[in-house]
Amino acid sequence: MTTITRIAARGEGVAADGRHVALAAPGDTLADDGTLIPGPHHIDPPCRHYPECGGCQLQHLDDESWAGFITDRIASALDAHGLTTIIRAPALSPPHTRRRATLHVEPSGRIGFTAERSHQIVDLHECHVIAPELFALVRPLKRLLPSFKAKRRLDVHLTLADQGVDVLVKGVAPEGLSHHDALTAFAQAHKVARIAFDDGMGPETRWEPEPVTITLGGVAVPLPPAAFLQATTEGEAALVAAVCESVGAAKITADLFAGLGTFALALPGRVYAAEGARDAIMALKAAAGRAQRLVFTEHRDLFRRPLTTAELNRFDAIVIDPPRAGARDQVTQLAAGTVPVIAYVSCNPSTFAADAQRLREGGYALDWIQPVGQFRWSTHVELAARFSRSPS
Ligand SMILES: C[S@@+](CC[C@H](N)C(=O)[O-])C[C@H]1O[C@@H](n2cnc3c(N)ncnc32)[C@H](O)[C@@H]1O
Repeated sequence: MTTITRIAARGEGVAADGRHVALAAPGDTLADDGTLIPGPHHIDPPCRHYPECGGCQLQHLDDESWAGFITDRIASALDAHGLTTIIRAPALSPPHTRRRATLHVEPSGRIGFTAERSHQIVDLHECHVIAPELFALVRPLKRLLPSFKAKRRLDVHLTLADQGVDVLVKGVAPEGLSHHDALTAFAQAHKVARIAFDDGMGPETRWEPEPVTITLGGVAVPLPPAAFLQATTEGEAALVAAVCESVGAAKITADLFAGLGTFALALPGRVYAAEGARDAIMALKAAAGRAQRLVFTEHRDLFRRPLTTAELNRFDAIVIDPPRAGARDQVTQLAAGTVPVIAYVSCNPSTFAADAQRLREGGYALDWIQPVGQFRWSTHVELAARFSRSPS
């Protein structure tokens, strides 16, 4: 008999004797005959598609264990680089709040996420993570999309914008009057904010009765189809609060990997925002200009052309929110500089920890980490961290 003590990075339970056990929660007991006896943190998964659907890996955990998993994941990534810090209580997004999702649709009409560790699609009859507005389109899309006679699987990106749901279908383009009529009827009946198709040549909008926006920091920003957005408004609020707390009263801040301006539009003082996606940075520029915010934008590839140490040293604070790969070259420039405060937002504890080590070697202290669980019941972990250095 052995007890499950923690959850591994991919979601299996780990027993005290080191065995990995699928679908086990901390506190469960593994009997000698292999039977798993549920403990106090093991709950009945709310969704009928669990564990087949690949959207969730941890629905059998209560929130206390899920939060423990998030904290452990960050602590062990730091430990691999010899780092420790204060890890605050994770900010967990509630069920039914995910505002963007990518579903797959087969020519047969089967629609959903791919199954865990397979390419099969689980036909979605319920979902406890995505916002109800997104789920409401699943059955209608199942009826509409097969009528376009695509020969292969389609990807459908759904985003909850200010005006309603923004839909981008990749892999087909409707042709002719009957497709057009079906599309218009679908969009009107379900009050869709926009529907665009991308058959390999970039998104082409077919329905957008009024310009689609997403409000960030009180500013309505034009939303390019399938642009990056934090996954839930609760997750966004937790990250924005941690970033604003980190930078304090900075008079001039650089927001690197700025996207549509989630942080740039929430920060005090003047902001320089750099981003590699042209449509996103143009949207931020237009919105900030209209709202008369002091945000100066630059379209810049920060992997090829990171800000140099001399450029960085002009700022009171830096916000950096790179993709999963981290930002090795940009962080190397930062580590050699004198900026007093860095707010680092990450969606990958492993690359974050490697970058944190570079900053520590450059003389920065890692003050604290705010974990954020905005991909409920998944093994995906996000965080915001504060680094500071004393004036030399
Ligand atoms: C995790 S998102 C963060 C966006 C934004 N900070 C937010 O919270 O909405 C990472 C951003 O990095 C951008 N990005 C990816 N590679 C880049 C590169 N090489 N140079 C500059 N930006 C890049 C992406 O387009 C995306 O907007």
